[in-house]
Amino acid sequence: MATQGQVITCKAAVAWEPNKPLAIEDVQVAPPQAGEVRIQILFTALCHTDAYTWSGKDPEGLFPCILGHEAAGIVESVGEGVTEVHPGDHVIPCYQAECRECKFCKSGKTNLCGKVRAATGVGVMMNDRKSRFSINGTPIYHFMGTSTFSQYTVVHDVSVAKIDPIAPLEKVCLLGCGVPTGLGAVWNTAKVEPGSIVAIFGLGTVGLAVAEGAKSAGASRIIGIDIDSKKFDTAKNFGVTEFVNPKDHDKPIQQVIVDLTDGGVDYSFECIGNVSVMRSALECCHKGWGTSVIVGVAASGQEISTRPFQLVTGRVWKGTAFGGFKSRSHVPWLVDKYLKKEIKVDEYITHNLALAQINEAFHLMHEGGCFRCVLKMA
Ligand SMILES: NC(=O)C1=CN([C@@H]2O[C@H](COP(=O)(O)OP(=O)(O)OC[C@H]3O[C@@H](n4cnc5c(N)ncnc54)[C@H](O)[C@@H]3O)[C@@H](O)[C@H]2O)C=CC1
Ligand SMILES: N[C@@H](CCC(=O)N[C@@H](CSC=O)C(=O)NCC(=O)O)C(=O)O
Ligand SMILES: [Zn+2]
Ligand SMILES: [Zn+2]
Repeated sequence: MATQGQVITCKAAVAWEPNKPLAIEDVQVAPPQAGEVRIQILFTALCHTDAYTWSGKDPEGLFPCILGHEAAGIVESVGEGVTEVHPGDHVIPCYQAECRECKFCKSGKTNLCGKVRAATGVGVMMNDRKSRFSINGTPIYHFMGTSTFSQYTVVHDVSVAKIDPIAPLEKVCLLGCGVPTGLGAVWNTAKVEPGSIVAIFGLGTVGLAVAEGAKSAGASRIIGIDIDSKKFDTAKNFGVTEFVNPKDHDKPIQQVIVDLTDGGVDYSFECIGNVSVMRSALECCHKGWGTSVIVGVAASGQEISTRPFQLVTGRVWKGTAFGGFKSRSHVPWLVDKYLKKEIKVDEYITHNLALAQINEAFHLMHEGGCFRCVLKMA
């Protein structure tokens, strides 16, 4: 292949500083080293976590960087020792790695992987603790080990899921983050049982995927809570059966939900990233067994609180990363489920734009009518 072993110059959206518009730049992407994979990204979606890091509120946010972590593409070349993917393979980069060898992977208790996390948290590759991105010699940090707002990216081999090549990449790119997170929060983290009453705080893509997961798990009532009532129409199509807008009530929202459900819900999910809502989500759970799952990502310096009595009396507080899915094993499985029409994906995509329109895409994301916006990279 002509580009193998060569530096590739391509377009990427660079975040030079927090909140400053992303700049489309010519970026040099170095060849993959041992254990690395260079991917041509064909489609990427935007997730609110990209906006969070761009805002400067992420303690791991480093600038300049290339954001993006919900994408799909084709392997361009692989470094020494890479055996599980080959040039031409269709893949989804995974911000949560799965090495199958580390203490975390072998524990059987978590989907978190420890192999490359220390490097991805500081924007570099594990081999030489350096970035593969540069602009005229200035290094540009990686982000979440994925950096998909670039036409080419380099990732660790433990962070690549090989998928069925018949899957449409412009759709299944969503299986890199938001949709699996919501489905997995229900199926893997909470393990919702048939007949359960579920409350979902925040009806963005993640909250809608929680609703879809809860419906398929046989929940009897799925209560959607959002301050934007326009979300309710779409949410019905994902399984939400009742809607509550906290702005329509004088009482604390947890009291509203407790009153509606004869003492509280069996499971609640916080899909916003607001620590005060996290407290409400815990406290609307039923005494004795109600479980609340934190999905939303809250800014640096934010902390959760509640009366310990809430836990003493049997409520359980949990969190989930990537819905508890083991990335390399489960992403291909999710793609197959999509191909069999067992899970929705297309329905979350409200906008399609080009890489050059990425700043417009971020503006859209903050408007109520946008769930996922997919960018075509070339
Ligand atoms: N734990 C994980 O692995 C992952 C976490 N996330 C996080 O999940 C969160 C949700 O992501 P998206 O669905 O993409 O976001 P989104 O912004 O599309 O959805 C959030 C929803 O919450 C609503 N909302 C805001 N404040 C509210 C309040 N006080 N009460 C009720 N509703 C309120 C908004 O109107 C919106 O509909 C983000 O914090 C994101 O960073 C995303 C992916 C993976
Ligand atoms: N750097 C952030 C971490 C935010 C965070 O919790 N990220 C989620 C994924 S959010 C995807 O859109 C996650 O998987 N966390 C586990 C991990 O290993 O990072 C911060 O410090 O706030
Ligand atoms: Zn995400
Ligand atoms: Zn591991």
